[in-house]
Amino acid sequence: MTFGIEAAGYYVPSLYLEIRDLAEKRGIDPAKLEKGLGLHKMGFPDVHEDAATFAAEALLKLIRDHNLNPKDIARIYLGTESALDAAKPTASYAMQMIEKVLEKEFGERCFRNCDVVDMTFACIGAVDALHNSLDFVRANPGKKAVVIASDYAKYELASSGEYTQGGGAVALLVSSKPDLLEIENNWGIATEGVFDFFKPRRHYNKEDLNSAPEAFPDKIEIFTDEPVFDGQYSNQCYQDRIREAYQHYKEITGKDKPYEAWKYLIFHLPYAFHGKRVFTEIYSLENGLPYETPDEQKAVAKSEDYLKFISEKIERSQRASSEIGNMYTASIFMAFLSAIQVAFDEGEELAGSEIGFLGYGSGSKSKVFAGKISENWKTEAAKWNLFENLKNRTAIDFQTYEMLHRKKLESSVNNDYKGFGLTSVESENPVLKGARYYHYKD
Ligand SMILES: CC(=O)CC(=O)SCCNC(=O)CCNC(=O)[C@H](O)C(C)(C)COP(=O)(O)OP(=O)(O)OC[C@H]1O[C@@H](n2cnc3c(N)ncnc32)[C@H](O)[C@@H]1OP(=O)(O)O
Repeated sequence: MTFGIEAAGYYVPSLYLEIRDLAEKRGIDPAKLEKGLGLHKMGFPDVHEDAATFAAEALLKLIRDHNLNPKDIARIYLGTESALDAAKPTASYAMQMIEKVLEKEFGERCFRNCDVVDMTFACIGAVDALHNSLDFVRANPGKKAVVIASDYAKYELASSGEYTQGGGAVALLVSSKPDLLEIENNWGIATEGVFDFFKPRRHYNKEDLNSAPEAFPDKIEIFTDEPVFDGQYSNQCYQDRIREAYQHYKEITGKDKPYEAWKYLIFHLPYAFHGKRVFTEIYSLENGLPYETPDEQKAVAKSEDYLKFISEKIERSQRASSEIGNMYTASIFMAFLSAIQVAFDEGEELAGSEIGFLGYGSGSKSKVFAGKISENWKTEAAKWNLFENLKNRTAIDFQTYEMLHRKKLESSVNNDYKGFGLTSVESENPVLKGARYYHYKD
């Protein structure tokens, strides 16, 4: 019996900012962002959008595109690091939204017996949800699970993370009928507790608030969704973890140079060119190339062999990221959809091809695993229209972007939007304070 991904749906926010506009306003050479990091557009949520609406959109698309009966979904595990609440999972918000929309067809509370939860480990939380859900379907081969990766990657204005912002969601149907990707059960894993990128909770009692500036004299804000991070150190942690997890994968599979058998290498992409920039170390180790000094590292990155390797095995997976930006937990899955969509659009045959995945989550952990593209993959890819849909977003100017970022816009940019939207956050009723209310517009 085989297990893996049966189907996939996705959602990207309806707005975007041209990266050139950001570069100009921040005094950054646009060539650095475009040619150095591979950034072109930055996906940005409208006023009514958040990680819960992204998740609900991706799940509804998955259900509609595949005529799924929601009662056949035994669990929904959602990976996110943009949770809207510290107790009530974002998955339960998405589930509530979908139940309302499907009420006419499937009756009240169609997810009544569904196991719903969030999983958090920075950007690798959805890989964890996938790993866990694969174990679940292996133990219960007749059941189906859904994994959703949903995030809004927001950084402080004018920080080095600002130009990597993005967001969106990918939903995967996991089952014993892997029409898209059959996943093998070998997981190379590496973990180390570090502070490369994190979102410390900043909750104060009322009395403490008065003394907060003294106790925390620096820039610590209350209720922020922006991370504390050290960019170059996070790059190093990423590189170290994927090297260790790849080594572990080799040990448990006994495979020599596994990357050579992979048609595509799919990375967690905090920005489009990250995977190809950091893989030089593993590539050098595997091929006995010197990699000690910065000159040696540059020589590998610029070598003809490595450039050919990138264009054959990595480039296709970068294309969606260049148009969207970081999607945190969803980035690795969007990179996968990107590579498959390009192959589909260009008429390539992928059935039977092996794909390698290198996930990373700050804090930190990496998982390396592999899968095989299924015979039916084209039927799946034909439903996505990924690059067409990316063309249908609305461009915003820099001023609107800053207003949205600072949460100063009163109403949505796309006020006549269709789909899920946040309508209000409870502020009056003391036993519901902070509850978020959503609706669906046909
Ligand atoms: C957050 C997560 O999602 C989890 C993770 O993956 S952690 C690892 C990633 N970390 C992050 O994303 C944290 C937030 N981001 C950041 O802090 C920063 O954006 C970053 C650290 C990722 C990048 O830092 P940076 O200082 O902007 O870029 P830098 O590392 O110097 O690279 C710039 C590249 O542009 C190139 N470049 C610069 N100017 C250029 C120009 N005019 N023309 C062409 N290329 C240019 C540089 O040569 C360099 O490329 P190479 O090293 O490949 O040659």
